[in-house]
Amino acid sequence: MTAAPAGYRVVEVPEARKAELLDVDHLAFAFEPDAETSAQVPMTLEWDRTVGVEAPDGTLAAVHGSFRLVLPVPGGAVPCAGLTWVGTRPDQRRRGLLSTMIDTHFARSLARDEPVSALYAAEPGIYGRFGYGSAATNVRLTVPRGAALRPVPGSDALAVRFEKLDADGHGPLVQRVHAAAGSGRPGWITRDTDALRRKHLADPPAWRDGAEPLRVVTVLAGDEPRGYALLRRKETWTDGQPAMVVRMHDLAALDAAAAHRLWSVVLDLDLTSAVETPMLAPDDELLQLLVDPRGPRPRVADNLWLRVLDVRAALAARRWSAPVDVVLDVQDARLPANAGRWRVTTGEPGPDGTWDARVEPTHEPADVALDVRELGAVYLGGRSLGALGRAGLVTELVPGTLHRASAAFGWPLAPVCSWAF
Ligand SMILES: CC(=O)SCCNC(=O)CCNC(=O)[C@H](O)C(C)(C)COP(=O)(O)OP(=O)(O)OC[C@H]1O[C@@H](n2cnc3c(N)ncnc32)[C@H](O)[C@@H]1OP(=O)(O)O
Repeated sequence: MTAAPAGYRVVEVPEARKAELLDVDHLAFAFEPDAETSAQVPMTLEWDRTVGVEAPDGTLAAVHGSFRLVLPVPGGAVPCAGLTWVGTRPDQRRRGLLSTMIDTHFARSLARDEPVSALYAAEPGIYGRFGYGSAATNVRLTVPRGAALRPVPGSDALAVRFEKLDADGHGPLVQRVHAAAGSGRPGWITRDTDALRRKHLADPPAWRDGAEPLRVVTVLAGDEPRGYALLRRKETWTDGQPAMVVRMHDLAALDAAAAHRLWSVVLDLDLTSAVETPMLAPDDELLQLLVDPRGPRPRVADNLWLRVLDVRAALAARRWSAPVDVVLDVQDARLPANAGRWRVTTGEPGPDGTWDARVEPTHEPADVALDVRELGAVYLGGRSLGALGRAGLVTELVPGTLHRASAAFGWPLAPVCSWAF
């Protein structure tokens, strides 16, 4: 537990201190929204989950918030504290305020029965030291106009609408299709507050970088929406040639035919030369359908970071891809209740061919030793214990156990969260 530096104290930040909180946020993140943008973009923080550190003079020196999220995990879902808005004033850096806030965040999350915390890292070097593991990756592509896709039956029969986004009118469709499209995919967090939903569809001019307002492409079977894409184009002419790049903000499709139809339309818009995709799962349908997956120059980056706060509750909340009986020796310097040996034993397979597991503390000898950071990295099924073992980050104490444990932890769909929070 990191005590606050002498004279500093951890405080709840009520809405009455919103202006002070925004000051810290703007100084830390180097931006200052204009009045029009502030008026159009809702405040997403939940005030009973917003905490700061006061300097000795009573001003806010650092802040953070936590979203109440439901995190899809392999075969289930778990309450999750989404760490967000972390910022320390530039003149208060490197005196331990983030470390103090992390300990507060862990204690408050556990008190709310949230066995895991997730975040998007502003810089990837920050959170590993606190036991967050990089648990998912995403891919971005720049797809040339007209890139060929392998055919999908039924795609051509779907109708398409191309409209200006109307946040009130399209909001329910976007929310519904987004949630259903991610069914079964670990990490696919939905926006569950009105403020998060409205922010997703906010479109102040300052966010457009000279491009058009947001457009929405809807794919329909009859009257039923099967997919949508939010995008904008920026008028560009190079040597008299049209060369607009389509910037996709978000997309979701309910099945392969809808995904194929959406991409077919977006990859063939007049006056454009390429499409910049939003963050995609590394196994997204587009990557399976592209005839030339190399031309779009895939760029891979870390997506969700995950911290297991309560080993037993977190491991019991997910399902397993193979039967396993393994003793994990977990190190956790920050949350000692997690440290020690945990036996994970699967029971009978369910009708979907996956297993649940009993998770018990044990004094039996361990098969695999790992830090809680690596446990977070493999928790969503997107990284392999075996690969972490090869990198020297996980230790196999009994030969053969890492292979079996890797198979059990793995999952057929790669984890991803489609939006940064
Ligand atoms: C989930 C999110 O919200 S991500 C957003 C994170 N926020 C930002 O990037 C905004 C700009 N940066 C900041 O506000 C601050 O520099 C913060 C929040 C990243 C760090 O705050 P500080 O109060 O300076 O952190 P603190 O002093 O507690 O440092 C703790 C440790 O993290 C390390 N650390 C802090 N920031 C970074 C960084 N950006 N990269 C690598 N290491 C870092 C420190 O060196 C220190 O290491 P040590 O324990 O080995 O001594």
